[in-house]
Amino acid sequence: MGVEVSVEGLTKSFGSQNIWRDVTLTLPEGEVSALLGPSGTGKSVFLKALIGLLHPEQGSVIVDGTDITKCSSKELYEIRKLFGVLFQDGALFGSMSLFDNTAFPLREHTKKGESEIRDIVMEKLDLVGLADAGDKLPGEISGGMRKRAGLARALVLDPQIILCDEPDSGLDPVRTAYISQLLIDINAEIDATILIVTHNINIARTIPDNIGMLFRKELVMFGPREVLLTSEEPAVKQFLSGDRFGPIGMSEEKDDATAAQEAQLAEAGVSGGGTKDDFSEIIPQVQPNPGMPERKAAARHRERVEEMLHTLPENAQRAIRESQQAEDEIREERQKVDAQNGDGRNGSERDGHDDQYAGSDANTEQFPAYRAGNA
Ligand SMILES: Nc1ncnc2c1ncn2[C@@H]1O[C@H](COP(=O)(O)OP(=O)(O)OP(=O)(O)O)[C@@H](O)[C@H]1O
Repeated sequence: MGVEVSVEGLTKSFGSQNIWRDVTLTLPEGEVSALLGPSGTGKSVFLKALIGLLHPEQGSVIVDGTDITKCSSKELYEIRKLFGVLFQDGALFGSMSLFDNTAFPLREHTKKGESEIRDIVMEKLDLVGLADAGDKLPGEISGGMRKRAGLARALVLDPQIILCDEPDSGLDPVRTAYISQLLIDINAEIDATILIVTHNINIARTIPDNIGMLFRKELVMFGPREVLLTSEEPAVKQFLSGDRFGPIGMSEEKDDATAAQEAQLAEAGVSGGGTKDDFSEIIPQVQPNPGMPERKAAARHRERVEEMLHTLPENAQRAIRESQQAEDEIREERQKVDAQNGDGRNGSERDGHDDQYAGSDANTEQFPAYRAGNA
């Protein structure tokens, strides 16, 4: 079961360089959230502040009732066990096999014996489709496999909060879709609170319940995904469409003269390179694979959103209604597939982990890339 992470008035600087200030947001328990923002806006710094690796000058980060910015190092050590972190490059030890990399947190943080460690490690490697690759070294496998190994390691202590720093970096679009699906399935299985830092617009559009964006040293917004995706905020629109024209520049903010020149170019029909996608057309959120339990957080998210709905902009309200309807339809279809497959374990009937990516022959056919361990 995930825990809520509540950030209040958080400010972080390195020397005289302020990274962000007065960041306030709550990662609701068990929900999946994404944090977007141009390069260098301090997204990775934010993740590190959440686990107490960096120390903000002001504000609080409350995890499971403890303010980790002020607690003792002993308390922090305990709180950190609630977290599983997937670092950008998987952060694997190059000289250790995937098995030993995955076992590392268990050997470091628990008194479990080697046979129990073996069971847990194999279960997690199996979950990410790497059961056959335990003896490989990180240098011998693909980037996608390293990501999944990093995820297996992030999962071994049964985290209640999972932080993922750019889970898509270095992956092709198909492997990105697999790892995104895996995160949703894991969320369905263990109800962990998840925060994904990403530049990937497809992930932002289809995976999280909530999205936030850091820009100009501040959190521009944080809330139900439809709010950001339908936002009229110029920086948000520019970021989503990946356009040169707009307030986000190559390094710092644009000056007025450059902005005026761009406006002229745009007026004359010159492209800023961005997609013309209509992001207010909400794509339904990715659902757990057939045979997986329902995401418990989905119902809680919906309840929360209902309560705040009247406070949201009208186009966000409309988008929320539409995506709720679409998701209900998809859920019904999914249940039909489960029924056809004779899988009576859907929803609350099931608990605990399962070998969704590796178990039966049917699953083997359904997730061939994972079985082959070649993604
Ligand atoms: N330990 C540190 N000491 C000094 N400056 C740091 C440190 N860590 C990060 N920074 C600075 O903080 C800023 C934000 O870095 P961060 O990596 O969090 O950005 P980001 O939004 O994650 O970027 P990207 O999307 O490119 O990964 C950068 O200017 C970086 O140089």
